[in-house]
Amino acid sequence: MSAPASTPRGAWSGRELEVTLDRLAHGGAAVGRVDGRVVFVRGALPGERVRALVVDDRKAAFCHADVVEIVEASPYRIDPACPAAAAGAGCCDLSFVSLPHLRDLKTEVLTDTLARVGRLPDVEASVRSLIGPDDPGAAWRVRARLSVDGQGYPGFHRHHGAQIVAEPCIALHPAMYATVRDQRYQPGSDVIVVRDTEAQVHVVEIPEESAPRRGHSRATAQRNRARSGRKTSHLVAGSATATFQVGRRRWEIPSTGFWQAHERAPQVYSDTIAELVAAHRPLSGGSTVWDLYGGAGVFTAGLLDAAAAGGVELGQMHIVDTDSTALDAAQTTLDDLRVHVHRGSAQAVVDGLPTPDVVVLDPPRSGAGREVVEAVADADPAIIVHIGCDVAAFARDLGLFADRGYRVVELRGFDAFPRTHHVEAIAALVPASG
Ligand SMILES: C[S@@+](CC[C@H](N)C(=O)[O-])C[C@H]1O[C@@H](n2cnc3c(N)ncnc32)[C@H](O)[C@@H]1O
Repeated sequence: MSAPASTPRGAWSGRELEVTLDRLAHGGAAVGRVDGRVVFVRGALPGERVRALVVDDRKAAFCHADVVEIVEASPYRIDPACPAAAAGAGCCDLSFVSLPHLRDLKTEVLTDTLARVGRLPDVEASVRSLIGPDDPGAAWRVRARLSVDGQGYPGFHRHHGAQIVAEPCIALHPAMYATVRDQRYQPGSDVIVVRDTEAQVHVVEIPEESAPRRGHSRATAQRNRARSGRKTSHLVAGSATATFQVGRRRWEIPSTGFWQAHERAPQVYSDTIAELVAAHRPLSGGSTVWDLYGGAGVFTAGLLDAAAAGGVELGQMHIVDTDSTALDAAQTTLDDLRVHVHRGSAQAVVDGLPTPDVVVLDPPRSGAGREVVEAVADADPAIIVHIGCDVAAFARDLGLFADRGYRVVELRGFDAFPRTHHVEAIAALVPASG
């Protein structure tokens, strides 16, 4: 198909293009060009030639398309490993790629995004498994939020669609499905399923909220709520709290509360943070630590225990989070007079904290943003450890830190969401002048 680069928006909608893909983009689509125009193709891999249907053509410079036929397949293409994704669910969007190759592609995406978004072309990064060479890329998820279809079965949403796919997702442990499938749920509700360190499965049903879900009108949402007669979340199986162990410590977390999705993530991230600090600005007696977006304080515990193991007595540790239930769990588990918890947004709280030596930040997907980055840099810590689960927001934050005089000394990427396009990354930054 041929069209000039000045093709009006929408002109390619519904058309089939034949395109060769040359790289993976942040977000999981492969990128190619047709007549000078960028095409993002979902379901394709770099090196492949495919026929693809244009599904979104609202921008002048690029359009989005879905694969309809593989003309020349990549040697790294495999049969989709995830039954739900094979049936169209948006869960494991890259389950048709061999796991080691997908990690290489994620390394390229991370490096490229650091250069383009963060203006950090010289930072080296590689994405590694959280488990090791035998990582099966299966049953890694300890926590998932499913949606309930019209027949009362839970599943994942079709990619960009309202329809729910009830096939099992490879990321969930079979015991999670066995428990969650034991019940029928109210159509339109969501179901949270958690498998904790003691292999207990907890299931909580959350009725459709006043804001209707994708594909439902406000009237449908109201009808579903009225039919169920339930307006608040309720426990379906297990208990209201889940038990998680990291190192020698245990946490009691509300079954609907935040916990890292990958079973190995809390331990690996906690160890990584302690290792990065030890390698680049070792802790000394009396050091003050900020753990921003700290949740239940897993990273504070890791630093506290690593310091104690090295015979170092830390000073004050400040955990900041908006979630009071997570902070309650932090206080119960840490039970140490040097640990202070602060409920509120990082933006609002940091100005009132004592000067830090170490700052750890683990913001949600949207990243920390300029205001928090500037407040942290102004506090002049010897080392900052920044954790991000969205490479674009993460790269933007690192770029903002660079503008304020901090340079990345080490960066590690983790395949914390195997068979998806998602990546987790942890960077250590120190003052450029030092
Ligand atoms: C990615 S989680 C990290 C939690 C914790 N570090 C862990 O690993 O368990 C992000 C955390 O940020 C909290 N949060 C979201 N927005 C926030 C804000 N503006 N200020 C402080 N905390 C916030 C959430 O409640 C959540 O606990």
